[in-house]
Amino acid sequence: MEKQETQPKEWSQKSWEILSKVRQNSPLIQCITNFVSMDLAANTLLAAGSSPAMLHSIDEIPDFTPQIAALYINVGTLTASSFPAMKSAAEIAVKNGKPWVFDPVAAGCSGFRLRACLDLLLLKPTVVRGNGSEIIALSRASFGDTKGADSVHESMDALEAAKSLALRTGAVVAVTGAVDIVTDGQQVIGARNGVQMLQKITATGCSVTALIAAFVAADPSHAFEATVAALSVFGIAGELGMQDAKGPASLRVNLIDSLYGIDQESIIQHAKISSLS
Ligand SMILES: Nc1ncnc2c1ncn2[C@@H]1O[C@H](COP(=O)(O)OP(=O)(O)OP(=O)(O)O)[C@@H](O)[C@H]1O
Ligand SMILES: Cc1ncsc1CCO
Ligand SMILES: [Mg+2]
Repeated sequence: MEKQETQPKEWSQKSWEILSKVRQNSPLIQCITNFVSMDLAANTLLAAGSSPAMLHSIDEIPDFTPQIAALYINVGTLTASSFPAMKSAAEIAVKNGKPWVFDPVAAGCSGFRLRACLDLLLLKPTVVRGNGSEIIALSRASFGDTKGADSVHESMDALEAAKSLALRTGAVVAVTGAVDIVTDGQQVIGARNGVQMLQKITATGCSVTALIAAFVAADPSHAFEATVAALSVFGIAGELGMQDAKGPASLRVNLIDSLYGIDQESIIQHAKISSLS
């Protein structure tokens, strides 16, 4: 039987329902993330109603990872010594049936980083979220065409790369930018929420990936829908936060406040989610 597509109006309702589940269940999210994003990612998860734990020692992963609702791995400040803990956590998450979400920061910067990301992809992430350059680097398994943690590509430039990465890995793949794209290799959904100023705050990408982990934890059998919902809700929080922001620093504060206070009416009114298939 053909999979029934969620219609545009239903997407906003679904987004609200998944956020409500996050608020009700407060899923525990283990984050192994970079030093830059620790604060914003943890505060994003708390504002949305989930419970972050930035535990990254390989020594406590065997005890702790089986207790979590979802795992978030981000390679932003990757080193040879931090990599084994990421692999171990992903392996234990998979073994325990926990979803895990991957942010391949700056995947195309170096051979070392690219190989590490390709290794992690073999451990079957539930969702991969990157900017355009990161998803293109992973899909082509090549490095060089990027600018550190920032993208030199529009998200739409990475559409075919995202589809083929999704088909190759079995993950839901999300690419952020002016249009946030989500694909499983067949279906493609675009979420047009957010403001350009979000790019002027470091780690907003890392934080929206953390939020995806919380949404997937709240609705693990609908990882695709949860990914779309997290991207749209974060983008709407950015739009609301921008209304009285003076620049990136006040937007950063307002973003967290807006995410904390967002209600059903704001989501239904502002969500811009549609099929790009
Ligand atoms: N041109 C844009 N218009 C509106 N929103 C945008 C635009 N570019 C990015 N965003 C939003 O900014 C957030 C971060 O996305 P971005 O693609 O900048 O991530 P990133 O490059 O991985 O960031 P970082 O590595 O600093 O965490 C997302 O919510 C995305 O939707
Ligand atoms: C700026 C930066 N450098 C490594 S990780 C990071 C945070 C945004 O990805
Ligand atoms: Mg990033």
